[in-house]
Amino acid sequence: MSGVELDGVTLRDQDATILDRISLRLESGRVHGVLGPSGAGKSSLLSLIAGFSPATCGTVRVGGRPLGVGGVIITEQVGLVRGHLVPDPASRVEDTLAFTASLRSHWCDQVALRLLDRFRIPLGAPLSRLSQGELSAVGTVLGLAARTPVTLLDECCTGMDARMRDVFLDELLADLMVYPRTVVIATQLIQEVGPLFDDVVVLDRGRVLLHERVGDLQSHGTCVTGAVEQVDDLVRGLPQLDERELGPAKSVVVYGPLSEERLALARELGLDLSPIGLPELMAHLVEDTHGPR
Ligand SMILES: Nc1ncnc2c1ncn2[C@@H]1O[C@H](COP(=O)(O)OP(=O)(O)OP(=O)(O)O)[C@@H](O)[C@H]1O
Repeated sequence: MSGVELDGVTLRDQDATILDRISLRLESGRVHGVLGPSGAGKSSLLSLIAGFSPATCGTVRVGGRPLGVGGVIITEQVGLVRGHLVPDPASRVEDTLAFTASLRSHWCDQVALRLLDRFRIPLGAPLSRLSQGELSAVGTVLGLAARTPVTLLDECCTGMDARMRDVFLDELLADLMVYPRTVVIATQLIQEVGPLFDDVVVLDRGRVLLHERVGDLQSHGTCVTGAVEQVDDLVRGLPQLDERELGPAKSVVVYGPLSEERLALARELGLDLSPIGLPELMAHLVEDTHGPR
């Protein structure tokens, strides 16, 4: 299995710095979520790992080997699927499958056919007649059936309805059990796709804002609710992600583990503490493009 390592990677295009000194270790065999506001650099990061955009400086390694000449053979090792698959009007679903299969040495026909069946997309359908959700579904079929050791999925659920997204999540998890690999998913659909993630990378303006295991992140978000003054006393000095006031009551979402002293103070003040769900925590982090206040 292959992990991905980026060391001091910068990507520039003329005057624009798209990715700025990124260092990341994406461990093998895990599902990594890449989040961030529009323009944060998510697609650029995935293109870079897929070898489509060479780094201006820094190194990218897959399975310990550098991308490019004398290094990783990209078509064998890394596959990138984008939600905005551009249909070739002349081709049908089966042609696209056959073409991708010819490039990918780990291709599995059974996976492709089962997924198409669950998505209710006929093999003979011309790509030009598919809806956006169906095109995205075909993209995920190609991405999962290719079984590349590093699978990159960029907004792969664009336009899919809830049933299609469930099929995708279900099939990805099932296939990872029998054929583990490193999966990197860039998405804005945190609520829908978030449950898949083992690790989360949050990007903002081409930089890594946060990179954590989901289990660690979950212990970081607490919603403190109670009387306004008492909530203010408890959260003073803590990074705050969200704040709501309703008459005499207030709720504040704080970021970071609460110390024993704060927990004791919360009990003393009769405040209610509840962990916030991962999608909610990630949504707060992503909304706040400067990270926790
Ligand atoms: N070739 C390029 N030349 C100049 N700027 C670019 C180029 N490609 C991307 N950018 C800029 O880099 C930034 C990151 O773009 P990118 O598409 O990676 O963001 P993203 O996080 O995937 O956004 P979204 O969620 O909207 O898809 C954007 O501001 C974009 O305009």
